[in-house]
Amino acid sequence: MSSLEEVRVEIKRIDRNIVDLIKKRTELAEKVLESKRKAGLPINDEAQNKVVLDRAVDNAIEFNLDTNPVRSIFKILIEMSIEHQQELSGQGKFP
Ligand SMILES: C=C(O[C@@H]1C=C(C(=O)O)C=C[C@H]1O)C(=O)O
Repeated sequence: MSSLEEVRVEIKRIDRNIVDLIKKRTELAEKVLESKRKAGLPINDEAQNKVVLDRAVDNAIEFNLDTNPVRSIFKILIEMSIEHQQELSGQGKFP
């Protein structure tokens, strides 16, 4: 195998792990939703969104990565979590 192919195999493995982690993160939203239901809290929590985004930026700095794309990725992850919670609670976008 050429070194290009080897690196692509490693990228493929990491990409699968990323999707696995996204799935796990999204599933945790189900537990969060249950707690929110009991406490009568809204699905979208702006204060917590800020905590998550600030933490993502801090982690990006620690790992010497460009903060803007990392922040954008986490905004998408938060949107996915909110949409998943809305679907579970019958407030999904689609009937
Ligand atoms: C998962 C939660 O629900 C929403 C999604 C969040 C996230 O994906 O990190 C953060 C806050 C909420 O808007 C939560 O409240 O913790």
